[in-house]
This record gives sequence, C-alpha cells and structure tokens, in this order.
Amino acid sequence: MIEVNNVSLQLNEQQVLQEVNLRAAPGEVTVLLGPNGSGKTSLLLCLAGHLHPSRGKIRLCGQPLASMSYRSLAQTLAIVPQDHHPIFPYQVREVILLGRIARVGFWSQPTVHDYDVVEKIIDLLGLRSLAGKPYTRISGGERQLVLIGRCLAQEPRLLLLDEPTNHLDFKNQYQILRLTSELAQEQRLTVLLTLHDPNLALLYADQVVMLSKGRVVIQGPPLSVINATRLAEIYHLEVEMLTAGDRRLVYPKNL
Ligand SMILES: Nc1ncnc2c1ncn2[C@@H]1O[C@H](COP(=O)(O)OP(=O)(O)OP(=O)(O)O)[C@@H](O)[C@H]1O
Repeated sequence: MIEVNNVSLQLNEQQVLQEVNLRAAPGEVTVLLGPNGSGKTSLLLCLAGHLHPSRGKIRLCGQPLASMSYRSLAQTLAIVPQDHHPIFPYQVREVILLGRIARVGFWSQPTVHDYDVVEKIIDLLGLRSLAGKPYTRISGGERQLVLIGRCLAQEPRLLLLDEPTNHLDFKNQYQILRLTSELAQEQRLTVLLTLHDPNLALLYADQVVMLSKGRVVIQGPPLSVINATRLAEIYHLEVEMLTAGDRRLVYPKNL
C-alpha cells in the first residue's frame, strides 16, 4: 500500500507538487496520468526517497517513509526510471542480479537461490536470448525490460515505473502492461506507473490518478476519470470516446 497525504514539493523555488493525496493498493495497477510537467516523475521520486517533500507524509506498507532505512526501503520498493544511461558493459544477467543486492547485501556473495531467482525472471520477461549480452549493446526497449527484471529481483512489495512504455514497440507496450497487471494480481504487488496514453490506462489501470499542474484533479476507476470533458479541460484537446466490444477508447477529434 502506498499512502500519500498532503504532499507538497518545491524545487528551485518552483512549486512542483501541491497537497497531493493518493492511495495505491496491493493487487492493483494505479496509473498516474497528466500532461508534460504535471509532476508525475517528481511524485515517483518522492515515493522512492530521491526527492524530499517540503510538506506532507508518505507511508509505504504502513511505515512512514521518513523512518525507513535505506535497506528496508530497497526491500520494499523498486523503481524503473524514465531514462537510464548504462556506463558499464555488464551482461544482462548481471544487471538483473544487481537487484539481489537489496536482499543479500552489498558485500555478500549471491547464493544458488539468488541465481535461480534471476533465471526465473529472465524467462518471465522473455530475455533468454539476451541474457549473455552486454547491457550497453541492446536496444532501448530491451533495456527497459532488463530494468524491470532488476526491479523484480529485489522482490519488492511496491513497484514504481516511470513511463514504462517509452521505447517499447507496439506489441511490447501491451505486453509489459499486461505483465505488470499480472504481477500486481499474482504477487499482490502495489504497482504505480506513469503513462501518457489514456487508452493504455483505460486498458490496464485499476485506478487512475489524474495530475495537472502538480495537483491531483481526481482519482478513481479509469472510466470515472477518463472522459471527453475532463481530457478537454486538462489537455485542451477535443476528444471523443468510442466503444469497441466491451472496451472504451478515446481518440482526438478534428485531426
Ligand atoms: N530540479 C528541478 N528544479 C526545478 N523545477 C523542476 C526540477 N525538476 C523538475 N522540475 C519541474 O517540475 C515540474 C514537474 O516535472 P516532472 O518531471 O515531475 O513532470 P512530469 O509530469 O513527469 O513530466 P513529463 O510527462 O514531461 O515527464 C516541471 O514543471 C519541471 O520543469
């Protein structure tokens, strides 16, 4: 469970987040949606302890974030950042193994169990053919999958992903969101991720939090948050809702 109460954040005199409240529950995918610069990444970075709110409280799995040790935070929460620039040519398998540091400690040797966990993740994410390749020589989308693998190796209870569909091809966008949704359900993970495409949120979110100018406009089930009126207000774009089978989709009018 992620609980954010009245969180405000100021960076270089800019008010980036203002009195943000939200809940993300175990077993669910909660999607942060909002225009560029609305504060999505900043909010994830506050949750990961990389940025410090000027006001408000954050609780992770019932514990105040401010009271958590670095190790306890690493065992609770994992984050896939928006961009990652690799420096060392570690093999894909080794990058995933790095996630085990949260469990075995920095100076300890990984055990057979740790290697097993890594091999299972490689299969889960379909990375078998890349496992021995240098991380510096794979595509942006493949790197995204490897970073998700590294996070899973931490065996966290909370998983944060900043624009996980970035760099992913048409099929992999759906695959990665389906996978996160399955992980949320099967492992009772609390998943909080940012997206730009309301259609992906309509397909995969259990809850949507709409941010605008650093404030939460509304939080709720996708269809109660995403509608033509609200998207017009927030994005200044005329849109229409379509029904396709049992799904609702949105597309821009007057293209
Ligand atoms: N270090 C900083 N100092 C001052 N302002 C910052 C800093 N980092 C981010 N901001 C500002 O905070 C606001 C929110 O940025 P943030 O990256 O959280 O938005 P976002 O919703 O994730 O955007 P995007 O969808 O473009 O990734 C923006 O106006 C940005 O310019």
